[in-house]
Amino acid sequence: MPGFPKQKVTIIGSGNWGSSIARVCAQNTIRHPDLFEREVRMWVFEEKIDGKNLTDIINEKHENVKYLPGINLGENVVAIPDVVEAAKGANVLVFVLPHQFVYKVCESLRGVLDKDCRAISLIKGLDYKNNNLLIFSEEIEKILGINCAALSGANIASEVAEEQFGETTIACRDPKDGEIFYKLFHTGYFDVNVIGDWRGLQVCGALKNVVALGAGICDGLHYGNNTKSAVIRRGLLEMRKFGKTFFGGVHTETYFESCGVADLITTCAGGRNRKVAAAFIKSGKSIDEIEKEMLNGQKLQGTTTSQEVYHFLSARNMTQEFPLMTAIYRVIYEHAPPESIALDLRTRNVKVDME
Ligand SMILES: NC(=O)C1=CN([C@@H]2O[C@H](COP(=O)(O)OP(=O)(O)OC[C@H]3O[C@@H](n4cnc5c(N)ncnc54)[C@H](O)[C@@H]3O)[C@@H](O)[C@H]2O)C=CC1
Ligand SMILES: O=C(CO)COP(=O)(O)O
Repeated sequence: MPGFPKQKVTIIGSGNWGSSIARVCAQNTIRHPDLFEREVRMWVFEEKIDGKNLTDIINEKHENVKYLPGINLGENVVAIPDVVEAAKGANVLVFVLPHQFVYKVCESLRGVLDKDCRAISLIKGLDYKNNNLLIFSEEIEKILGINCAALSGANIASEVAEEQFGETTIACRDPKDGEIFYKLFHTGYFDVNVIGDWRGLQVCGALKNVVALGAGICDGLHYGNNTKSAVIRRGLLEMRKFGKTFFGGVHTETYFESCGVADLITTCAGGRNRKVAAAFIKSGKSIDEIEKEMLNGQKLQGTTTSQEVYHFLSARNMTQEFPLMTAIYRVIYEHAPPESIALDLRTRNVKVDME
């Protein structure tokens, strides 16, 4: 863009999705040399793998052997263990880390960033503070004093890394930001649509993980496809009701974007939340134990979100109005019989205003 400084991109996070999206960005900084600096910096929460720093391994092999094994990230992705060093001088920050760690990381970036820096949040979760649920892009804006857009979609990280075709949704207020983010993320296999409803997009991204736990419970019980579809449909209705009841400016159309129904379908079919919930039903162990056993350091988001949503609804005396979200929480955390997930659906339906 004429008169526009070349954008330096930093990825804040380097898990399964963080690594996969760093690869997408690294392809696009090469594709658009007029707009972006070639190098993509990636902040890595440092850990040792067989006695070696993960950052050193990534920089030597161009592969995140722990969180995205077998995938070349690109020689222009540079792993950095210090988050301040990684973010200093960046024009674009891509936040992509499990939602429970975001606040602490943002705090360490306070006062460090350039004024013209803009951010985008790929986090799927809501910020739970003082029994309130807040939108992450808005919290990042408040803490860091910069604009923050959001990206969410039906995007299983390993499939994007294998360049299988899929879609995603970006939501932002400022059309100029939308143009930059489109160029940073869109590829022939990763199809971006830009919309304005950043709240609806992030409510979908958080709540579909809870519904996916419900789909996993169905699978753990060996229920058929009809029951699982009922859970998914009721889940979608509760996602919409939750967005419209508690957050201003949420549009129904957003639920038809990749960030809505498509992400719900992909996560209920092939996501980690579904897989771990199914194993949990069969195991007799706690969900945290199963998560540790199955995910090798990757983090579930649906479990924490389920707790947060339940406590948020309880404080408002509204659990009855979200019977599926409530049943999922009780099965996972209060030893309710797993079958109650379908029983509750027979007797209680969510009331939604038709438009
Ligand atoms: N994996 C996927 O297929 C997708 C994930 N997402 C979302 O992207 C976000 C990030 O997920 P992933 O990249 O998959 O992460 P992940 O599930 O692979 O999480 C592990 C990451 O957390 C880091 N970590 C561990 N302890 C930490 C700490 N105390 N402080 C900071 N970081 C710490 C690890 O180093 C690692 O990078 C989540 O909100 C997730 O829902 C969105 C789309 C797809
Ligand atoms: O968000 C995802 C796909 O879009 C991944 O979901 P899981 O965290 O359940 O794997």
